[in-house]
Amino acid sequence: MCEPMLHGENEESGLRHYCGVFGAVAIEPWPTELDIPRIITLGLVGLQHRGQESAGIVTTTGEEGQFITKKGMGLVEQIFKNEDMIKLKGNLGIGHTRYSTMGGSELINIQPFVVNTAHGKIAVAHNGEIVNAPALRHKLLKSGVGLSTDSDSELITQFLTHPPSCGEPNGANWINRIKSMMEVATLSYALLIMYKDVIYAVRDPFGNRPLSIGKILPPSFKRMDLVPDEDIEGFVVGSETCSFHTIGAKFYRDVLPGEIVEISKSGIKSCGIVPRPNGQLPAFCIFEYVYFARADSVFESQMVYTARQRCGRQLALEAPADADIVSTVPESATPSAVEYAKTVGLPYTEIFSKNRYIGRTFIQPTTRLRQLGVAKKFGPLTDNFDGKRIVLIDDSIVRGNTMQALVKLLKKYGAKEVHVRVASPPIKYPCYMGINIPTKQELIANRIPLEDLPQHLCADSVKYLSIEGLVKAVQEGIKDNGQAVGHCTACLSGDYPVKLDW
Ligand SMILES: O=P(O)(O)OC[C@H]1O[C@H](OP(=O)(O)OP(=O)(O)O)[C@H](O)[C@@H]1O
Ligand SMILES: NC(=O)CC[C@H](N)C(=O)O
Ligand code: SF4
Ligand SMILES: [Mg+2]
Repeated sequence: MCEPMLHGENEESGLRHYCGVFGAVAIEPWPTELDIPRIITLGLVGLQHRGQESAGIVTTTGEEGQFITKKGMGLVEQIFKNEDMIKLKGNLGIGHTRYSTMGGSELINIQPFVVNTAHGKIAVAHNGEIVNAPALRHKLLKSGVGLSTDSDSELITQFLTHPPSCGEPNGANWINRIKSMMEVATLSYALLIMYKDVIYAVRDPFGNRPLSIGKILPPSFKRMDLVPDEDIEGFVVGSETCSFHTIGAKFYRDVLPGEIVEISKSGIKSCGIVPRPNGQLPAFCIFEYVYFARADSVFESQMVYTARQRCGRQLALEAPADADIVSTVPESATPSAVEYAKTVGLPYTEIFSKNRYIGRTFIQPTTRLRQLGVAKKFGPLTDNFDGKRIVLIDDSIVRGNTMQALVKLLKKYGAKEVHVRVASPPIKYPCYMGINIPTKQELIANRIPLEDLPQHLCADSVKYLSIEGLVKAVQEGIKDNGQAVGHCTACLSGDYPVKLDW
């Protein structure tokens, strides 16, 4: 007998809370004919999966002091209307779509943050979480700077208004200001900083959060790689390259860990790299590959879809199962499931139809509906699995709500056996770098011993990918270009990129 749902009241699933940043700059001549506000809006729509609480856009013509801002709660499409597109007209701009990690989900914390400095306005968009924010906040307040929110992103913004300790004999030196900020805050951020006519794109020295640059091409181009440089219409920079497709931009390169890149109407210029303390390895969030990112995004020269396929292959090698079919928990587990099936030589068969429109808003109206739990997001394709032994692949198990509900559903509708295989290791530790992982007690890996998990999930067996297997599967596809490679696995291993002494 499998156990009753322990978390029937809590229908949340998965890991939550990461943000998307997106910026665009038109190349000369200015005023541009490019529709910068629409490009940024579409870019943010492409990043909507990274944050759905609120969004904001700040644009400028590039003249001193002229920043135009529009912010709102909700989805990108609900916030930015036609009339905003007219108001936001400009030559460059940055945008943000938010899941809050520090500072509540309310109007005052919506990004980009805009502040006046002694040299004019800056606008800042941030994905990540400043791990030593409490200490930095204390330092800043003690120095007499007032803060109007609890947001760590406002904190960074205020740090940038300070001249660096080496002084500024020739006026504001933004590169030195950014470097000074990076030295006191080493984790975690992908940042876009807009000042006058440039955008600085910055990744923390560990490269924990992703950030890539693309080129805007003429709509008539036939093959991306054949567009000559002189035909490029502008540049974009964003959290994921999937946001480039929507606007006809081509991926150019990643911002490197610790790098500051200046993007202006005349091109892209690297302004240096802030090194990691003690020569440590980078710590790019491995969960971007496992679950967060869209499958069509490219990180570290490889497509997320392909990395997920390799996780599926590795899982098949580590944890094969005796069964009739292999299937997926849609949607992010699908590449792993397809490859698992291929590797073990079993047919890949779809067994669920997922209703993407059941969001949190519709959840919990009555006890009866609540008891249906996560399962009401999925419809069983019964003809495909009746009487069969199924290997069911998911990319991750967090609270176990999804898996328990789905295995029960499959058994109810005639599955003979269900063998659960997970294409990432058990999640056991909190994340301090911008991902809201449930409390230790909520994580199923801390609540139920592995040997009791099949019974708890109603399954016939349960196996996870190993940490070594995941790291191998992800790193195998990264081309050697002389750059150091390293990934954060802290929520799986407890091994944090920086010592937790704050
Ligand atoms: O153990 P739980 O807490 O239930 O969470 C785990 C599930 O949550 C995520 O899926 P999600 O439904 O968020 O979306 P997806 O379509 O991207 O897979 C993840 O892919 C797992 O399926
Ligand atoms: N998820 C994120 O990256 C959030 C960024 C920032 N910490 C905020 O709460 O606004
Ligand atoms: S702890 Fe986990 S979720 Fe957080 S950055 Fe590291 S790998 Fe990503
Ligand atoms: Mg899922």
